[in-house]
Amino acid sequence: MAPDGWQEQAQGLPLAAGGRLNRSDALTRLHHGLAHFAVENAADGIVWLRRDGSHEYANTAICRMLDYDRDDLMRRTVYDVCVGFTPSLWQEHWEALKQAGSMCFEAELWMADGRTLPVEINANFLAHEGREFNCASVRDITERKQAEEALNRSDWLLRIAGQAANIGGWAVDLQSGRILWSDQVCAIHDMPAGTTPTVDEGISYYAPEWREHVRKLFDRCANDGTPFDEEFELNTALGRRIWVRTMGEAVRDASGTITQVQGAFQDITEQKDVKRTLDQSRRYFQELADAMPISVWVADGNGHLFYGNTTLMTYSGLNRADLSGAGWMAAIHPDDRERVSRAWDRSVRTGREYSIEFRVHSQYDEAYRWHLVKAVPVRDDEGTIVRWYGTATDIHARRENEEKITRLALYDPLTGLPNRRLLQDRLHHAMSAAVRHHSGGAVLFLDLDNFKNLNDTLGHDEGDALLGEVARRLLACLREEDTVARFGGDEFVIVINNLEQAADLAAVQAESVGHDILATLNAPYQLGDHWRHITPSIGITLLGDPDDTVNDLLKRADFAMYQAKAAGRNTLRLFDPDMQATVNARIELGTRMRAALERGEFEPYYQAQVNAGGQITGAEALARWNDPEHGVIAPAQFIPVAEDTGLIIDLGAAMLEAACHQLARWARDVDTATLSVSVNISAQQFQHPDFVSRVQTTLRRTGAPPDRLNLEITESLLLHDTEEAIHRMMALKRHGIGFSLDDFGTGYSSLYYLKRLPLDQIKIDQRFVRDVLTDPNDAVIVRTIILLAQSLGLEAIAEGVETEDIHRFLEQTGCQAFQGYLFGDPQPATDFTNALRQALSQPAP
Ligand SMILES: Nc1nc2c(ncn2[C@@H]2O[C@@H]3COP(=O)(O)O[C@H]4[C@@H](O)[C@H](n5cnc6c(=O)[nH]c(N)nc65)O[C@@H]4COP(=O)(O)O[C@H]3[C@H]2O)c(=O)[nH]1
Repeated sequence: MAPDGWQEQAQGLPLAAGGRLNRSDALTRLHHGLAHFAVENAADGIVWLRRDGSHEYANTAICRMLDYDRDDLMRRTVYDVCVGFTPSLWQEHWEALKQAGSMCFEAELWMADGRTLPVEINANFLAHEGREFNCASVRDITERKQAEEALNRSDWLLRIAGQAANIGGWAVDLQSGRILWSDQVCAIHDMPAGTTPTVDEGISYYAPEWREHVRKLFDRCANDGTPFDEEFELNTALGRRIWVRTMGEAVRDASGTITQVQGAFQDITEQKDVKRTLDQSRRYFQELADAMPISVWVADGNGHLFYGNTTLMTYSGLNRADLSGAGWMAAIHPDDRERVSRAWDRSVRTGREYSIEFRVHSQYDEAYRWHLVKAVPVRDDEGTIVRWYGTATDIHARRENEEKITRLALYDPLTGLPNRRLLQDRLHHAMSAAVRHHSGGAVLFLDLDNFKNLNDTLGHDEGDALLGEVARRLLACLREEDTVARFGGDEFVIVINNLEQAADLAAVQAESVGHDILATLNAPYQLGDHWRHITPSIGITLLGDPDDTVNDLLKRADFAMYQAKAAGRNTLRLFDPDMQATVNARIELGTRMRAALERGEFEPYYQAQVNAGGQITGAEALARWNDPEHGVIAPAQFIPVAEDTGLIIDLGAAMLEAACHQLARWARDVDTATLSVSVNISAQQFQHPDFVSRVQTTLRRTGAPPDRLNLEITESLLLHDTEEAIHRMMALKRHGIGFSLDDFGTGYSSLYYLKRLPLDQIKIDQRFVRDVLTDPNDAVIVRTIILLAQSLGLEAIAEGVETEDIHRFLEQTGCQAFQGYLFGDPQPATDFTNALRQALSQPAP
């Protein structure tokens, strides 16, 4: 059955429209109608074109294809529709078509909106009743073109990729035994494109040592289909030695028979070089890092360790797995871990360099050693930290040295106890802690009784051993939070913390500790083969007054210690208000003395010294304070305070100056020209660095004759630095100045020193002189001293000679010089001179 509407549609068919069909023949009409219907509704576009390029007919499909309505299209020519056709070209095309009858070609047509459409045109030449037509069917080939384009593009990409990666394909037809190489494979072999070598030829390119292996791989693949993918060295046709990667697999036909072996082939020389360089630098880094004597490590941007060199791993005994997480913490001293972890987290968070010292466990000696650990961040282009490079350097020796230096600076080398400096610091802390914690505390000042005597008798080694043992016993008596320090030679200071805040309770506690110490130190000491005995005197003062200074406390404890000594030794005394009153009085006296010194209220009195013939040979200058309020004050009251406050240096200088002036005056007078003057020199004054030059300057300024100046020194002055003392004495001795050793017999002079000192005179202390007639011991001592002086070629002078009987005894014993009330009291210079003149003017009895 014919479709509906075919009759109307048949009217538009060119031939029907031409009216040349046999209208009477219905069947023919039917055929025509159907043909027209088919043409009109064909999927392809159909156009009939005349020789002049105009349209005879255009079906619906072509109108839809080009987006024209039919009338519009019919009005247009082939030049308007077909891209590239000009009238002359069209004529050429027409003639060619006429000649060929039909042609198939691709073209582009203009669409109504100006776009172009790729089409395939099937043109047929039709001549009918004297008219000629180009009947063309037009097919939209957009999709095909796009597919072709995509194919071309991927083909191109594949080629480019192949070239870039230097990779190509190959296939061996097992039948022919020839290899088909892709162009890229040919190029890799330095062979022209299209080369198809035999399998043997192909294998012959491989380096000789690889050929057998390649052959085996190929044969196995060809025989049982085992694929391969390996790297080989190969010599190209131009003799280049390169590295290639050859991959092969078997291809089977429908029956499963292997017909072909094919694969890919890649020049990997460059990768190999890069890899070799990379491997090499990795190896260099590894070797370098492992050869370094310091530990080297690397962490990621989050601070997780992932690499440690051999030094680190073997030193710490860690393994690689320990590095991740916080495993490495195990190698750090437990006391340092928190500090280390906090610092590392901070660095990772802030990106700031890491530098810290801590102790790392060494598996060699199972000990912790100090390390300086540093790390620097490495950032990417965006500034994000991607890695941390770290080092750990063993600084144990340095730390030990530092500790040693600290120990030397703050600890006493003999006993290992804190020294005076550290004590002051500890005491300061104890004072603040007591205020802060509302607690009490105490300072104990301990001095060993007669230690110097023992030290001189036993020798210094035993003395040192004794001090060491005392230190150990003291430590054993105290708690860890307390401090025992060596304050000086045989002086120790103990700071006790955390006592009751109430003073009376704290005093009881401190005294209890003091008694423990007394008992402990009283136990005999075994030194070498001998048992020795020594006792301490202890002074105690309490912490608690916020206005106290460290010095106040030490002075109070020291003062109390002297009270303990005065009370008979081997006992303790607590500093009490009466002592405070004495201390206050001494402080006040010090202040007054300072002012008095500035006002020149000190004056030397002179006490005569006579020889065996009773003639006055000189005088000792003895300081007096002419206090306008209290009258003349004797040295016993102010010399100890002057020693305590350091004023003794200025006072001594003033006395020396005055005595030298007097000496110069006497030297100018014939009656007194031969007089000498003895001046007392305190230890502090003597030890002053400028002492020698000050004496010389004083002599120069005053014009006093040096050979008439006699300096009286005490043994305490020699205890500090005997060699230096001898050196200074020698220096002054060279100027003619004489030396007298005062209070001889009361100290601990060793005969060894006595022999070496440039002395002229030994002064026999008045304590022996006083009872020389009643105390046989004193008599023996005095005799011994006189003998000793004689044997050393020194003059012995007895002081404190009050009676004729004593004078006679001394004379008979061999003493040649005397001083004492028997010959005159200390007097002001004028009185002394007047008395001397008067004595001279009187006729001899
Ligand atoms: N019982 C008794 N005593 C007698 C007799 N004859 C003299 N004296 C006293 O004995 C002391 C002798 O002086 P010293 O042993 O050097 O002892 C001196 C000396 O160590 C010290 N001193 C005095 N002036 C100075 C000075 O300018 N510088 C220093 N560093 N010390 C001084 O003060 C000490 C005491 O001096 P002074 O009170 O003047 O006491 C003097 C003197 O007055 C006597 O027959 N019987």
